[in-house]
Amino acid sequence: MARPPIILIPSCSNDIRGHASHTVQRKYTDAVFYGSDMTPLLIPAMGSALDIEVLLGVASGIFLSGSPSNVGAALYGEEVTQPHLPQDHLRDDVTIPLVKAAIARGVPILGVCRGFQEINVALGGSLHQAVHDLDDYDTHLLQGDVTPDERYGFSHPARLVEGGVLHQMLGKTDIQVNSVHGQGIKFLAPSLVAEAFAPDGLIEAFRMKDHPNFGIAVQWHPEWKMSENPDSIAMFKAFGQACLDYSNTQ
Ligand SMILES: N[C@@H](CCC(=O)NCCCC(=O)O)C(=O)O
Repeated sequence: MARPPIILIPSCSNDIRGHASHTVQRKYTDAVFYGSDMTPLLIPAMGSALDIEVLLGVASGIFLSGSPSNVGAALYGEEVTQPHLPQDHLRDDVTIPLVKAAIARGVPILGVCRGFQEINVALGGSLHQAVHDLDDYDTHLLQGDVTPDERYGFSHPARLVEGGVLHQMLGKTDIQVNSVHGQGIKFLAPSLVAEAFAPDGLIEAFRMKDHPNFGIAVQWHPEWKMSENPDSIAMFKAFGQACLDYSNTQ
């Protein structure tokens, strides 16, 4: 019997007016619901207290969202160099084991921004903690007080790797992407294959080569106004189809 069409979305841990809370921005649940035609189910940010295998037992897919918080630097063997920025160990302690277990089971995964970064870390890669402080790279984050439309508007081109999964999915090698991140990939994990690059050479997308089904992540935000961007529509649709195919094999 097929699994229910459920895509798990790990929450962030946030303080809301003094109350510890689990949060996921609506743009992510909406993109999964309307773009992938699947039911989003939020996983609480309860760290290692959660049983990952129980969660995977009901999942047809995993969506890893962006977040203002940074992935814990200790997870890739570094000290935190940006201590003024938020971290979220409760989310890390869910997502890092979840990524490895989902790949082992073949559960489709789509990652965005922080989600992209945490997949790389989960699989043994590392991050630049402040891309904008490095001479070799452009700034990938609009500083200052800007509107959401300005912050999530197109920022730079991305070149998709010829013959890659994203190239085949979108039918072209050159797209425009938004950019809302201070961190970026330093060392790509051995089991990941770059799928797109920014003009400065920063990796903008990868696929998980050990994933038997769908394992894609991007540094940009395809969920932002998804229905207005044909590339984003294609990505969420392909993810939804992969989740459906997976659920029908279970
Ligand atoms: N903190 C990391 C991850 C960046 C990220 O996910 N940005 C999105 C912010 C809010 C959202 O739209 O979910 C970094 O700075 O690289």
